[in-house]
Amino acid sequence: MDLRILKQLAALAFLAVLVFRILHKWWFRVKYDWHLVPGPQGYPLLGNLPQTVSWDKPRAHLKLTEWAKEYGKVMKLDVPGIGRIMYLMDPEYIQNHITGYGAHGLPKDPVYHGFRLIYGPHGRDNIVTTSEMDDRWKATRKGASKAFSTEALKAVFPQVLKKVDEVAEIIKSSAAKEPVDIQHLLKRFSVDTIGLTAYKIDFKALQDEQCPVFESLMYCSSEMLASIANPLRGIVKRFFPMSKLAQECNRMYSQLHSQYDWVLKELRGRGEPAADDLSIGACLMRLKDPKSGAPLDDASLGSEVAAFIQAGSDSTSHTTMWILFVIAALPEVQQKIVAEMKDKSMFERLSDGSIGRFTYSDIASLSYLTMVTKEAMRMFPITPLGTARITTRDGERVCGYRLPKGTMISVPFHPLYHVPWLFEEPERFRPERWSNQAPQEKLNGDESCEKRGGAPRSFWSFSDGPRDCIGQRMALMVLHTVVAVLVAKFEIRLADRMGGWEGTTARQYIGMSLSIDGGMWVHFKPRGDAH
Ligand code: HEM
Repeated sequence: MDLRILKQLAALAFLAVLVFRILHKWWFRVKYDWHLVPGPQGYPLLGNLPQTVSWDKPRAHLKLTEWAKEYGKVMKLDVPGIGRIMYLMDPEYIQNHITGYGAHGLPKDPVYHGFRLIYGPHGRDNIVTTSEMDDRWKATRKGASKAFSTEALKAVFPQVLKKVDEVAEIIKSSAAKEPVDIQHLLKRFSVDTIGLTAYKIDFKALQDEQCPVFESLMYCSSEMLASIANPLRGIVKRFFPMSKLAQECNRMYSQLHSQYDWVLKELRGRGEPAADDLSIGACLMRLKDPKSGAPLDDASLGSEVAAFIQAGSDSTSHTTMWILFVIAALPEVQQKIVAEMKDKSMFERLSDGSIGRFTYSDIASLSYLTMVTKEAMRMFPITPLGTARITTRDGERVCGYRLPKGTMISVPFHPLYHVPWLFEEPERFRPERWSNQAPQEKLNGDESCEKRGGAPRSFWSFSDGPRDCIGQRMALMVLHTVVAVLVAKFEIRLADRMGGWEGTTARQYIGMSLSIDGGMWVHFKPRGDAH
């Protein structure tokens, strides 16, 4: 074909695309209110990706918080690879329409499906990833919730104590004047603890540097999050299978899946669980498919088993790390915890190393520690980007705006906790701001709408509504036990190399949970004044 005609055809095609885009933009503006939602200006084609993306250590939560302070309670971003995202910083709206009570919540965004591979090779949904609150989710949620009753928690409490004591021994045996990286240590602790409490399996991650469950879980979790935050990673893995990144990913995912297979075989090998066994493993083994009434097949059960290991480990370890950071950095907070424990004669009982001489109820009675926990979880929410839902109807109104079907509605915890219209002096650590609740209610993490007299929620770290964290009572029990035991046995001080409060917080980034680049280094000095 003649070059002139080719040029004319190309110009015509370009013009057609241009006209189509202009018409589409006009139609979109008429049909929806997306252009009215405030938010930072993005780039042509790339949207807000260049402002939020990073290859290695994502810190998008800090940028979001900055923007939230500028744009207010509702804000939008356009991120190619994820789509249109509306961020809500309005507690009342979130409670009533998004995470919702009863049947009012929106379904989870399919972004969670990106997690499926971490739960097994078959890509089966589980309690964490499923979008809808369907019969299958309801049956799992109901069956598994027995594992978090007070009776069940009391039953696993000695196992938790055993592991905490192991941590204390490791700290004691480390070189006297050297600081300890508690980020590393607590990650290992929490993998062991979830193995023991949920499945009665000691993964021995605390003892074994090369523990295969630990190694692969940590790698795959951070890789999965990094790939969601940066869609370029997914492109590299898909189109360059021989790249170092793709090959390492394949190796680690198959290691992780074979470890889950092993856990499942262990559980199956034990046969029918005893009627009084309320462990997570036993509760999952009793689950039936609501459609067929048959027990779950290996792929489905394996995915649920993996979901509890993944959901229950990194979250607990990083929350504990941030609480210990606060205690190590702020001596007056540490002194108050010591005073509270002494007041309840717990300090003496714990510090002499005798496991078994304090109880679940002792832990539940620590009001000041609970306030410290909540304040640390507010300032350093381990899932800083919060939770994500999706609109299901075209033109669905959210906060008054008509939105296209499939818009992600995000409830971002870091901005929610740091905006001045919700928290006075949000950058100051003030545990007393949580002092208006009864201790037991605080330990349970139970702030149900009814108990708050209909007032909007102010503590979101375990999310809200029917899809809130099923494991929150266990998490609080575990992390309070670690903190209580370590405070009783050691004086805790932040290592100089961390650069104090500012130096440390400047190194936060989003791993699977909110992490610290380079580790969290802390000095532990055995207490001489214990008795
Ligand atoms: C301090 C520790 C923990 C924190 C901060 C935490 C936080 C959360 C949050 C925010 C959600 C909602 C996720 C979303 O909607 O995107 C969630 C869900 C969940 N968590 Fe936790 N979690 C913790 C510990 C645990 C533990 C120890 C377990 C189990 C042993 C657990 C099991 C789960 C499960 C299964 C879900 C999904 C529930 C559903 O969708 O029905 N979590 N958690």
